[in-house]
Amino acid sequence: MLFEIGTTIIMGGVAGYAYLKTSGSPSNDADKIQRIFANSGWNGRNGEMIRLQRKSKFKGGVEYAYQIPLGFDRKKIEADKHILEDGLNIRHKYFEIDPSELLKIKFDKTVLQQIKKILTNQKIKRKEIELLFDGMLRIKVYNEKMQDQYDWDESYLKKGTWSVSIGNTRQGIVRHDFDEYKHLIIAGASGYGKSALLKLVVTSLVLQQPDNANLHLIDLKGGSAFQRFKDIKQVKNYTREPEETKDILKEIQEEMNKAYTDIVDQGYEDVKESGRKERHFIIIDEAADIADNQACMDVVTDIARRGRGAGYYLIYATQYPSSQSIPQQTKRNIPTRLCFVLDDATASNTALGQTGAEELPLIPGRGIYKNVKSKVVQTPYINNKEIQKRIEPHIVIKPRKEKESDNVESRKGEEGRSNSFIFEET
Ligand SMILES: Nc1ncnc2c1ncn2[C@@H]1O[C@H](COP(=O)(O)OP(=O)(O)OP(=O)(O)O)[C@@H](O)[C@H]1O
Repeated sequence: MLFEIGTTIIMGGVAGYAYLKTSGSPSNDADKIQRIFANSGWNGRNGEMIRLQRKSKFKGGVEYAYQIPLGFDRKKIEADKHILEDGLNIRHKYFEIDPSELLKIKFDKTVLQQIKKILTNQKIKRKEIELLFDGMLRIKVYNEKMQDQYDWDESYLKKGTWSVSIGNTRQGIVRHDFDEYKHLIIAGASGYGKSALLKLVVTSLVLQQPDNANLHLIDLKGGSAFQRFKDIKQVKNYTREPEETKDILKEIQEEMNKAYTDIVDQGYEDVKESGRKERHFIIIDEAADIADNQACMDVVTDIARRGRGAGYYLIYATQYPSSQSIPQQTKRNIPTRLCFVLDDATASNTALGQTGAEELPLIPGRGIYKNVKSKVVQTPYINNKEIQKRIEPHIVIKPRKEKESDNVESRKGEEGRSNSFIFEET
């Protein structure tokens, strides 16, 4: 009896799995899409509906290509993409059962417990979609969700360039080429990958351009993210003090002005044309902490405006995107953004210039990279141990500016700031 029950369940499971594997979906997604569009009022000016022109399979999913009616507002579906995605997943949580698990079942008195365990351990699959407009509306329906983590390895590097891998998509790797797109704004709620991404960018720049990268690290979150980089030779400034930030930014601004004047005086348009190899990166983690300091924000705005020509690039990260933490003029000069999940559509609009970041799944490293177009990416993840290993050869014992307050006793009688050697464990 027990044997018969077990065999029937197993065979049913295997048959179901085989069906899902071959059909890809137990229901008709094209019909569902059409109904979701009708119910959501996504139609043309005179009420015309989208018309399916082509359906084509690709590895991992199906693409539906639609003709779009006149007056169709694509921004509306882009903003409400989640409605389409949720609609395709209604009554449609189907399961991934590994047939080899079923074949491992032992037919003893624990058979039901074993089956229950397999069912509880299985992963629920959820379909994901991507929208593309190229005269037609293309809806790509993926049968499986995107990978939650991509571990960094050397293949992400592009040595000798300023092009840094910042995200994986289903189509491949997305790079931010600092020489082409210059500055970058990063926003996202706490715990979803801003600092991890900044560490990835710093490590990549050091490994790709060890002799030309000049890094100015301003870590206003208490120093946890950039601390490990402070003694590498590429780091020209490191601080975690808001008060010190103003002096550092002023110094950078003066250098930037001088570099730009030299470039222009030599008859070049910008740093790239001048053939200069050096680039400077001003990387601020938690920019909101200097948002009420007008002197700091003036320099930030100036770097965003004029740094591109001189090779001074700003990477500006904040957990609280608002008109105060990202001033309008800074935003205008930094069209490229990377945004992790945010609390609401207002924050998404401020950070990204569009909604969508509030709808991202709660997965660390999942973000929207917006350059000319927006793409959902999963940022590569490099852990601290790997970073340490990679930057170790670049650690040097270097003179570093100290603040008055650092060691009052030992510096009695000295005037102002001084240089001293700091010996740190490497
Ligand atoms: N790309 C990623 N892939 C996988 N896991 C990640 C990724 N990025 C971050 N994480 C995980 O999320 C944790 C939090 O990330 P991170 O410290 O970068 O968040 P944050 O946005 O800087 O948060 P906070 O503003 O609170 O410091 C990391 O310790 C790591 O475990």
